Amino acid sequence: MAQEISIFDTTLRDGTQGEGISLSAEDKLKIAQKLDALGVHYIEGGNPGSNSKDIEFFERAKQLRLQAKLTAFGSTRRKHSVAEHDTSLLRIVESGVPAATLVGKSWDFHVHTALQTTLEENLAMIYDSFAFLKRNDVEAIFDAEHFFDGYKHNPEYALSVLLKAQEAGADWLVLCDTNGGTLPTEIHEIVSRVREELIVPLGIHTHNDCELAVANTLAAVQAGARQVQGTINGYGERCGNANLCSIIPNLQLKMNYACLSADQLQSLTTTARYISEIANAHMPVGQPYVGNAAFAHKGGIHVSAIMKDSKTYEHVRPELVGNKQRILVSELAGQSNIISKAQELGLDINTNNDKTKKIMEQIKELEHQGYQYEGADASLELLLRDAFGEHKAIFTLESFKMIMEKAAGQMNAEAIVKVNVDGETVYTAAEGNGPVNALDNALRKALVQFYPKINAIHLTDYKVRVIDEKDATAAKVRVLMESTDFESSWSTVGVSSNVIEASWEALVDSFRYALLNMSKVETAHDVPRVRLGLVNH
Ligand SMILES: CC(=O)SCCNC(=O)CCNC(=O)[C@H](O)C(C)(C)COP(=O)(O)OP(=O)(O)OC[C@H]1O[C@@H](n2cnc3c(N)ncnc32)[C@H](O)[C@@H]1OP(=O)(O)O
Ligand SMILES: CC(=O)C(=O)O
Repeated sequence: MAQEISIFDTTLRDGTQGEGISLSAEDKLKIAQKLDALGVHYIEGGNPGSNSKDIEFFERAKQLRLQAKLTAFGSTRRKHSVAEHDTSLLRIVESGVPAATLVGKSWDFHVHTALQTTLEENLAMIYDSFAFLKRNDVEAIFDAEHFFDGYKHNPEYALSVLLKAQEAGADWLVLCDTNGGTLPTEIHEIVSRVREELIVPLGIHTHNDCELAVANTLAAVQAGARQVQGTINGYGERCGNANLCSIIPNLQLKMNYACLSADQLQSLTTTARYISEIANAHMPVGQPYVGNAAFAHKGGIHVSAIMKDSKTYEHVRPELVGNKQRILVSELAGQSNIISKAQELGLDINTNNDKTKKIMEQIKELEHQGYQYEGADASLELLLRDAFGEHKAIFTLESFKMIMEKAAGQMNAEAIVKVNVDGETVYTAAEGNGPVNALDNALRKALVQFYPKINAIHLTDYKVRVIDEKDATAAKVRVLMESTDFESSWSTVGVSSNVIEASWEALVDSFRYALLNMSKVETAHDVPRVRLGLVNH
């Protein structure tokens, strides 16, 4: 029977102490529900003694009926006061939560310097505060701040702090590596020693200042800690907290501890991505387990082996954490990358045939010119479909013209586009707040009469990258565009020494890709040979 580990999520409290992370009460409610579905055991919702947003969150969270224990955070009572009158403690009890975490000092240096009080008064603050929580029937978790630094400088005092919380009735004693400077070997040794002296179960809370938060958490669990505190995607103060998205699969898949059910573990990737969206914090593609590139294979040698057995380059099956394998096609590709991608698209391909080699050479040549297909899946698909004769000539460009004007202090752009749709020439013109927007509007206007659904498509990201900086303003640029129709999103690429032409290429690929799955609507039977789109001014 696997040993159970209690997962304590503090994304909504310590996570929001990370730079750039700010969540409304509404955001917090959404995230709490997602964490609950993931199956974490505790959700630390915030600090009701700190701000009214967190008070509102705890009030509204009462309607959520969470399976997880909702936990409020605060600190031990202020020095020389009484717990019954301490605002932070009163707010916690008023919030109606079943569990609370109190941070308290365990490093003598902090007692003297930050609290500016005596070691005895700090022990009294801890005792009074935990006794108060227990009198109010609240499960009480002690976050022993700076425990490892404290233990290294004054082990007797650091231990006496834990014993005091235990004496007052604390249910968990959580050892914190608050400054994130401790090494895994030290964590293991200190947790092992301290565990011998206590009855109450231990937890671990680490920060990532030495990029060791995950390793330190695992070391603490191996030494006997039974609660793990951390955040989704590692958000948190300074360099962040321990990342639960790495800790949970490491504990469960590699160390045989029980954290979540197998089904819940499969929702880890969507949970991580959902929370990054709400927090408006970009997720690194290479984030272990849940990142977009965590199981992406690019090198030809890797892909060739992966196709024989994915264990050759994957440490676990991506499906176990809800992620998936991806094959990237780039200048580093061998035939295996192309074959695998073509098979994924349902294209008929045979190993080692001349066509595969030709496509590979074509891609390498295009990448040499500055195109980049690993970040432009839709352009790559069009390229492969064209090469396999699955070309769908939906429209062709005859010409486009751009007019840029600065008048009355304002920049205006107008695009005139001439395209051919199934033998019909269509002219349109449209304005935009910039040249790309004007081109987008004009092309869309030319196509919408044949493909009305095209209006649902919009651009979500647009990036320009200079390819050969040494040529300064004459340099080639690569434009990467991301588009969506609300159900899916796709990326396209264009390259030119003219930024408008590069944008046009990426824009055309985006529309061509969207139109692959749209059927053409026949308009009036007396369609003229040349249509004039409406011109907006
Ligand atoms: C390791 C951690 O992550 S702990 C959590 C840190 N998170 C936060 O601080 C976010 C929420 N904090 C807040 O909203 C505010 O800091 C509050 C409401 C808690 C306090 O605000 P203020 O009363 O204005 O105090 P301020 O933030 O300036 O200073 C902190 C005070 O708490 C005291 N304090 C710090 N830790 C503790 C503790 N464990 N127990 C009791 N008092 C403490 C400090 O000594 C200081 O008191 P002082 O003003 O008498 O010197
Ligand atoms: C409690 C806490 O967040 C810390 O010590 O880092």
